[in-house]
Amino acid sequence: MLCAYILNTTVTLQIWSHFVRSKLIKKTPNRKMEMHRLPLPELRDDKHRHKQCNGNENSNRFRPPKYKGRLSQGGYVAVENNNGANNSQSLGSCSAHNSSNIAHAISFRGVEFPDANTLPASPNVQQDASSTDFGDQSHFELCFERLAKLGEGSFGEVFQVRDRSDGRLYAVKISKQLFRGEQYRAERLEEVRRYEEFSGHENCIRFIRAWEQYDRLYMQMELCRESLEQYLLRCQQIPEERIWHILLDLLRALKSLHDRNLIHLDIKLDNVLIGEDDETCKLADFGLVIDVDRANSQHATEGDSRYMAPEILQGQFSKAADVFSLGIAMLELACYMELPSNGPLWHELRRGILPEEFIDKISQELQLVIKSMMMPDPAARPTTDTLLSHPKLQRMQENQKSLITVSNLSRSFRKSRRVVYGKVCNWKSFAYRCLFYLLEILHLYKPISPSQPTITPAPSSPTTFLAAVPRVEFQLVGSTPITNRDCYASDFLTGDDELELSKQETPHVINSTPLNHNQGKSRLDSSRRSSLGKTIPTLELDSPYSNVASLKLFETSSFRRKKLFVLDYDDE
Ligand SMILES: Nc1ncnc2c1ncn2[C@@H]1O[C@H](COP(=O)(O)OP(=O)(O)OP(=O)(O)O)[C@@H](O)[C@H]1O
Ligand SMILES: [Mg+2]
Repeated sequence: MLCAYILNTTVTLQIWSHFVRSKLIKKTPNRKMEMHRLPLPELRDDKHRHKQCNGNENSNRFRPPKYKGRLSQGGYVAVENNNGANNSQSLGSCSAHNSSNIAHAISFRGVEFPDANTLPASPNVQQDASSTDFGDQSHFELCFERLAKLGEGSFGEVFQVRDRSDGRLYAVKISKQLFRGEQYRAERLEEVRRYEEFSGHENCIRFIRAWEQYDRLYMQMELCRESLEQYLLRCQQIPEERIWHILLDLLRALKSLHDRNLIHLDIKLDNVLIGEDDETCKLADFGLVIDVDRANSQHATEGDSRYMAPEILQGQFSKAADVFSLGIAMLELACYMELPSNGPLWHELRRGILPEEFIDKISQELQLVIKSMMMPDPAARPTTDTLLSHPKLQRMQENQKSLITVSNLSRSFRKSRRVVYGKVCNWKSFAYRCLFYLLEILHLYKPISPSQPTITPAPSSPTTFLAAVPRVEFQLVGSTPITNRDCYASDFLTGDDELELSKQETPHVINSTPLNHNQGKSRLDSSRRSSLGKTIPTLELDSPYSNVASLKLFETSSFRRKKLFVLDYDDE
C-alpha cells in the first residue's frame, strides 16, 4: 500500500515537473535560442528569430526549393532587403510570413558594398508589394535560368545559370543539405565570408552574391570553364610548362590566404577552376577554410583524404598542410597518377616515397619542388613565399610582369591610335573642304547655289521639252492648300496665288523620284514619269517654262511640308 502511494506520488510529481518545464520553455523561446545562436552576418535582419516563435509552425521549413524551369508571370519576388529596413521590428515579434521562405541576402562585405546586401528583383516578374502570394518559386528560380549541372561536392551542387537580369552566365552553388541548426548554418555562411574576402584576387573565384532561402544557401559566382580535375581527364598529358604556370597561380592564391593566417584545408584538383576566358587557375571552395589561430580546435575539418597531409591525422592543422596538398595535387597533375585515398601507397606517399615509374616522367627541377612540398615533416616543407622565390617561378613572374607591361602598352597604343585616327579623319575632311574652297576661289569649281538659279536652255521642240520636264520643289511656308480638286502649280504662280508663293523666294528644283503611292493622282503614265526622273536642274520664272499653261501637281506631301510639282506641258 505504502509502495503504491509512493509510486503514485512520484508519477504525479514527474507529470507536474514536466508540465511546468514545458510551460517555462514555451514562455522563453528566444532566450533559449539565443544561448545556441552563433554570430549572424552583420547585415542580416531578425527574420530567423521571428520564425522561431511563430506559433504556426513553419510547414515549409524543411521543404526543399522547387526547381522549375518556367516563370509564372505575376508571381511574387521573394526578395528582401537586408539593409536594416526591417530592423525596426522588435526581436520578439512574429513575422507575418515564414522568414525561411523569403530570400535574404548574405554578405560580410560591409557598407562599402551596398549592392551585396540587396538582392536584385527578377526583371521578368512584376513586383507587387501588396501581394502576399509568395508562390512556390524561390529567388533562384525567379532570377535565374538553370542551364546545366556543373559539378557536385559533399556540400553543394553547382549549376550553370543565366541571370535573367543581365543575360550573363554564372555558376550558382546550392547547399545540398538544409540548415540543420544555427551551428551548421554559421559554418555554411563562413564560406560566403571567405569567398567574398578573396573575390578580388586574380587567382581566386570571383564572387557575386549569396542568399539563403528555404534553409539553403545559394552562392552566385563567376562561371569557370572546368575544374583542374576535368582538365586533367581531358588532356591526360599536360606539358610541364603548363604545370609550372598552374603551380604559380595556386601558390599566389595560397599565399594570399596564408598571409591572412587562413588555411584552405581542401586543396585538390576538383577545387581549382580554370577561368572561362583564359588559362588562369582559380582557387575555389572555401568551405573548410579556418583561421590558423583556431586550428586544432573542433572547428577544423579535414578535407579529401587523397590530398590530406599526414599530420592532419594527429589533429595538426597548419599552413604546411596546404603546401602538402598542393604538392600531391601537382604530382597527380604532372604524372597523371591516380591518388589513393588509403592503403599502403597512401602511407608511402606520406613517407616521402614517390613511385619511380610516375615521378621519372617529369624534370628533376619539378621533382625536387614536389618532393619538398610533400616532406613528411610539416616544419621541413617550404612556405608559399619560399616556393614563390624558386628561380624558375621567379623567372616566370618576371616574364608575366613584362608581358603585362607589354599588353598594357599595346592596349594604350591601340587606344591612342583610335583617337589619332579619329582626328586624322577630321583632318582629311578638313583638307577636302579647303581644296574645294580653293577651287571655288580659282573659279575652277562652281557649286550649284540654290539661291542663284541658272538659266536653263530652252528646249528646241515641245517633244524634247516634254522629255525634260522638270520637277519643282516649293518650300511651302504656310499650310499646304490641299483640296479635293486637282491642283495646278499655275494657281500658285499667277495672280490667283492665295498664298502669294510667287512672291516668295524662287523655288528650287530637286531631283526627286516620284512617289509610287501617288500614282492614282498623277496624270502621267509611268513611262513619262520615268523620263521625268531626268529633270532639268533649275527653273527660272521668266524662262520659256513660265509659259506653261499649267503646272500639274504631281506629288503632295503635307507631312514634309514640301510639294513636288511637275511642269506639265499643255498641248492645247
Ligand atoms: N564557379 C564555377 N564554375 C564552374 N564549375 C564550378 C564552379 N564552382 C564549382 N564548380 C564545379 O562544381 C564542383 C563542386 O563545387 P564545390 O567544390 O564548390 O562543391 P563542394 O560541395 O564544396 O565540394 P567539396 O566536396 O570539395 O567540398 C567543382 O568541383 C567544380 O567542378
Ligand atoms: Mg569542392
